[in-house]
Amino acid sequence: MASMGEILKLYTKCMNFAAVKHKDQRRKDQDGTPYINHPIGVAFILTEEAGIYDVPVLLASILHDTVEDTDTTFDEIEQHFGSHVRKLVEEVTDDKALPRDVRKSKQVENAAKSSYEARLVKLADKLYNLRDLQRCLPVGWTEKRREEYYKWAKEVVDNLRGTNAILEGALDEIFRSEHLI
Ligand SMILES: Nc1nc2c(ncn2[C@@H]2O[C@H](COP(=O)(O)OP(=O)(O)O)[C@@H](OP(=O)(O)OP(=O)(O)O)[C@H]2O)c(=O)[nH]1
Ligand SMILES: [Mn+2]
Repeated sequence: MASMGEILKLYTKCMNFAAVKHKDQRRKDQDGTPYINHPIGVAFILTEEAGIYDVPVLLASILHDTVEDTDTTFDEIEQHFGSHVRKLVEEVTDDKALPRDVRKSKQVENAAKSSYEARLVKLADKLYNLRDLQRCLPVGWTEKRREEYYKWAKEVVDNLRGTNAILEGALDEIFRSEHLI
């Protein structure tokens, strides 16, 4: 069993790893918010709102966009955080080499096949991004694109249901406010 010190050490190493990897990346909002706010915010949704304290899930939530959006490799994730965390990050990583429409439909399909732990990360990721969309429209997005994102996100979430009532309840509140349910 890992001690509290060992867990805090690994968790802090993970936050530092993600911060370094995302250092030049910004969110798509007008203010150019640092990208790292997103993975940290996803982990914060899991602890603060969903009461999830599972260490591999929290590490995977912080790392969830490093391979997709930076030069990070799955081997590097495994080397620093072990094979379990690697597997979870693999489950939540889209292949950016694919065209967006293929990536988006694969995400709907893959949601249905994912593990319980990966589902938690996916639900919290969608919740963060949908709240962000309610806060402001990303630069260059039209209202129509925002609407399409909500509809697509609901298809993904519908394939993740039965995982966590708090996260699904918070997502449903957004879908209701967008008249999708
Ligand atoms: N709402 C919002 N999203 C932003 C912002 N800045 C960056 N993003 C990211 O943009 C992605 C959603 O935009 P899309 O156009 O649908 O996706 P794409 O960048 O992968 O093509 C999300 O990626 P993701 O986390 O990998 O999730 P996913 O939606 O791709 O599953 C989200 O984190 C922002 O200011 N607002
Ligand atoms: Mn994300």
